[in-house]
Amino acid sequence: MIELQNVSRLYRSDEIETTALHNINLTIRQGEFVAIMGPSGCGKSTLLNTLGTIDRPTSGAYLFNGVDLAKLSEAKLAQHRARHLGFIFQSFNLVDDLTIYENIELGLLYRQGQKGSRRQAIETAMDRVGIAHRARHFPHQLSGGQQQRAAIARAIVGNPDLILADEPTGNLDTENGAQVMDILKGLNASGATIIMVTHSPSHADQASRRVDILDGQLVASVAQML
Ligand SMILES: Nc1ncnc2c1ncn2[C@@H]1O[C@H](COP(=O)(O)OP(=O)(O)OP(=O)(O)O)[C@@H](O)[C@H]1O
Repeated sequence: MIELQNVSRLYRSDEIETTALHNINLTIRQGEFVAIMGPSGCGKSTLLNTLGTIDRPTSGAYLFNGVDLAKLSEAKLAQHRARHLGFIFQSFNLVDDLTIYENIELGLLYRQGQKGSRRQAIETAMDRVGIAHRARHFPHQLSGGQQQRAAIARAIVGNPDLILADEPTGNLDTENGAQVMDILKGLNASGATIIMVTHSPSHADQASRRVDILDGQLVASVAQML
């Protein structure tokens, strides 16, 4: 599904040049659940943003189902994201003055579809994460765990085949973190490929593969027995 070939990402400011990613080679097959680990500042978010086409490699190729995304225009990348990707963030990133239902609807913004089928998709996504009873609430009326589950519903409402999660359990207590992991494993079992950055060894252990990054370089990629 995904192939990164010698991907590097440099950040240049006036006098400083930072190599956030250095010659990353990584292949991810459809249906994998990959955990990315590494110390703060090693390049994990840059790697996830590159996989999400929010960031572009400075050099190297990013093949997605055989297409080199590094060569696509912004408009084509927006289409690619709408069709294939779902994003989950550490800080949920819900819009404060929209209801939970409306927040989840944002996940369908760039997708076609009749009103009835959109409502159906939103209700299915809410049921999947157990948040349907909070549809008319606003984010601040929900607990952190509920907010993250709503954010997951927004990420999956368009049925993405790749879910990118940046420390999805980072702001949650143990119980809510475990719930989020169970939802992610369920989504993976129904076919979604998942790539998750995490600082939690116990959450990384639940993935089918663990990738370690150090100073912008991929230092290990290990399949895990589940
Ligand atoms: N926009 C930017 N401009 C300049 N340097 C940047 C930028 N974004 C990231 N960097 C640098 O690139 C390196 C990798 O950053 P990145 O955010 O990917 O690390 P990370 O592993 O996700 O860290 P953390 O675990 O703390 O979130 C860091 O040295 C960071 O300072």
